[in-house]
Amino acid sequence: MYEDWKENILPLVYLAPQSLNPSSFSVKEYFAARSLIASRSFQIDEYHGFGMVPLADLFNHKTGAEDVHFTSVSPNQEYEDDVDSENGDNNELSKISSHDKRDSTCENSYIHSDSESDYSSVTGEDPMMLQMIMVREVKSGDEVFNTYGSLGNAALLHRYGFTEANNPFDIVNIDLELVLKWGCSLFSSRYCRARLSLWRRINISGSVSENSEYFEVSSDGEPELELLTLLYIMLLPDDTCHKLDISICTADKVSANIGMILAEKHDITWSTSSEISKDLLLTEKVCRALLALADIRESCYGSKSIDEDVEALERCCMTERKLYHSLMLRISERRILEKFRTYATAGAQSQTFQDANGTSTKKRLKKH
Ligand SMILES: C[S@@+](CC[C@H](N)C(=O)[O-])C[C@H]1O[C@@H](n2cnc3c(N)ncnc32)[C@H](O)[C@@H]1O
Repeated sequence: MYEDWKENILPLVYLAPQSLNPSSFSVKEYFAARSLIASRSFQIDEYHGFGMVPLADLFNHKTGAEDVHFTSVSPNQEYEDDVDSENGDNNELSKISSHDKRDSTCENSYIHSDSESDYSSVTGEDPMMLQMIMVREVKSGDEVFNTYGSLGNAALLHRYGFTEANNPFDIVNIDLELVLKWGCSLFSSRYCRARLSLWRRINISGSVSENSEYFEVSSDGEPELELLTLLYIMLLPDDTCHKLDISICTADKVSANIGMILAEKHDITWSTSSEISKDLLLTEKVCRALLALADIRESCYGSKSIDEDVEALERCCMTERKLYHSLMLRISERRILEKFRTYATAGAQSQTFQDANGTSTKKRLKKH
């Protein structure tokens, strides 16, 4: 952003120092203007990129309880496409293009309802239009809300500058770097790198990008499967790890390999249509690793306890917006970390119980 300012704004101020007051065009002013626009602009489509959409940016956000809903419609279309997506972000109006059931390659812009608009006149395709539909009764004088998507507090704060109490889409991220910090407290960094590389080659769900740098913990404290797999691999004995390494080199379906190791260990049947269940990965050692990770993640908040944060939030008045929302984010993340600890403790206790009773877990690999 600083580079953008230097490249695009600074030369303007040099060119016309008499008419442009430099203090109104400082980096600080530029950042403020950019965040105002970024929190109100919409991605229209690939052709037009981002743009302001008159009236569509009128509404404040409410999670899961919108009063007004945005829908895309073509004048010649009998059905309507929802602009939002289940896990998405309402700022992506381009979703209407990819949702177009007639032609998935169509990239009309309904914002330009004028048939002479640049793009549709070039392509000859129907312009699309945005409809804002009231989906709830709103009493006269009450605020009308839209939803910007299923966003956690960190995303809401980062993109729009506010948070919501009790946000069900809240998550906590655990950076890969923190996992490696934990790993290096027990093993050599060479060992950690080798295990990490093995984990990257397994890529259980197929959905984790090679460059994924963090893991999500959902609002109920449950970690992503990929984090459990990484910890499981980090903690595998050398001989099992070697076996896994060799089988990856030879197998067709890479994700089958850890499943086969789990199946062998737990005396259960593995088939190619099976899915790895989180329960199988929750060994006592993995659960202890989760608890250690919770401590490392918690230390990112400094020396103040969560109770002190809650007290500070109670004392904080709404005029101190930045303080209020940053405290809200800290508290909601720390509450998720508490649930994450409960999840790990329950997993460890269930393992201890099974070991004490000499029972096999007999947990099934899930069918697709
Ligand atoms: C698209 S605008 C919504 C209309 C807005 N009130 C405005 O100032 O233009 C988005 C901005 O409104 C504010 N906003 C939206 N929903 C909010 C909410 N639930 N709580 C607090 N601020 C909110 C945030 O500052 C956000 O960046």
